[in-house]
Amino acid sequence: MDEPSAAEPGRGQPPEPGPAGARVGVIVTRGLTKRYRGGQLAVDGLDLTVPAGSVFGFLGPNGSGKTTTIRMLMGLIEPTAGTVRVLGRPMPRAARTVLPQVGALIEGPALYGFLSGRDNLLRYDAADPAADPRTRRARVTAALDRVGLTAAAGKKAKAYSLGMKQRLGLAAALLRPRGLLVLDEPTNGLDPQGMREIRTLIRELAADGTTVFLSSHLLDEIEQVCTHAAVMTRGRLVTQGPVADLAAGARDRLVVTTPDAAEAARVLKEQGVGDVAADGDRVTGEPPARDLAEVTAALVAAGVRVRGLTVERASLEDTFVALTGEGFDVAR
Ligand SMILES: Nc1ncnc2c1ncn2[C@@H]1O[C@H](COP(=O)(O)OP(=O)(O)OP(=O)(O)O)[C@@H](O)[C@H]1O
Repeated sequence: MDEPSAAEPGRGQPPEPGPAGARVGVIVTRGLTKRYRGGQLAVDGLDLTVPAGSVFGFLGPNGSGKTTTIRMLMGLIEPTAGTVRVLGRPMPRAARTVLPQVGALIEGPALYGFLSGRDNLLRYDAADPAADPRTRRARVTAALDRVGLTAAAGKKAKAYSLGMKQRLGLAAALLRPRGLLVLDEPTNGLDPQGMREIRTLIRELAADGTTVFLSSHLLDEIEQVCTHAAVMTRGRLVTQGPVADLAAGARDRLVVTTPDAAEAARVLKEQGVGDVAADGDRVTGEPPARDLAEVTAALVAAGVRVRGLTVERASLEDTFVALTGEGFDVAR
């Protein structure tokens, strides 16, 4: 762990009200590029716009440049070329004013295992020179409550599950009001229960008006929690926009399950179904414009024993695989 991962300490600057530019795009990059010293082009001409109030999923296979981008957004590394604006201000130049308004959870929370959850937060808060010590306990109590850790607040952090540790990291990021939360793979390494906890929390934070930018290599996660998404491959952005629009880019499929696949394929073609393909007991094709009841009746009339007939909705996965030509881990 090489970065302070939870709340960036405030460095003496009170949070400013977001400038007007922030309302358009909370994060805006133009031509953002990073070439590492060894010559590796990790990020290549990125034009990213994260709308205010969105839960923005930043998606891509391993090594596609997500972490490098996040490090540039947070002013942790200098771009080779291009610009970054966060909350309307240029980064890394305005880091001192911007970062106190940004809660970040990058590469897992840095916690003291021998301290309780509450004491960890008290330490984080004490590291923020802008935080009033008189209201510290109240702030910590509110943050613990926000992430559902009140009951476990007195337990040592080393006894926390990974999901609880992530929630404690989020609590640290929430000790002061934030216009933006940046979360790098927030559910990485969590069990399904832990994943659910974090996703629920992200939705709640978004409902409270915080813009959330999260990286993930889990399509499923993006579909479940994000309003918007961008997809990276090999350092380049292949698409960005509302999740609903991205998923609509891929086509639905008619799927007939039957032991009589060859005969079913013949009947479907006869019924005007395009692009018919049979694989084992699954026969698929383009969904026809006509009533599916008629298609079903035609299959049955031809003696096809139909086990199932359905239209499978195209998933975000279909869209992204089509766009990137790469497979993703799809954790279910
Ligand atoms: N400090 C570095 N020096 C040189 N090359 C690096 C450095 N950090 C990352 N890279 C390379 O840059 C590319 C992008 O890496 P990056 O970590 O940004 O991808 P990522 O999408 O976050 O991947 P992951 O999902 O595995 O974290 C990779 O080829 C990686 O090997």
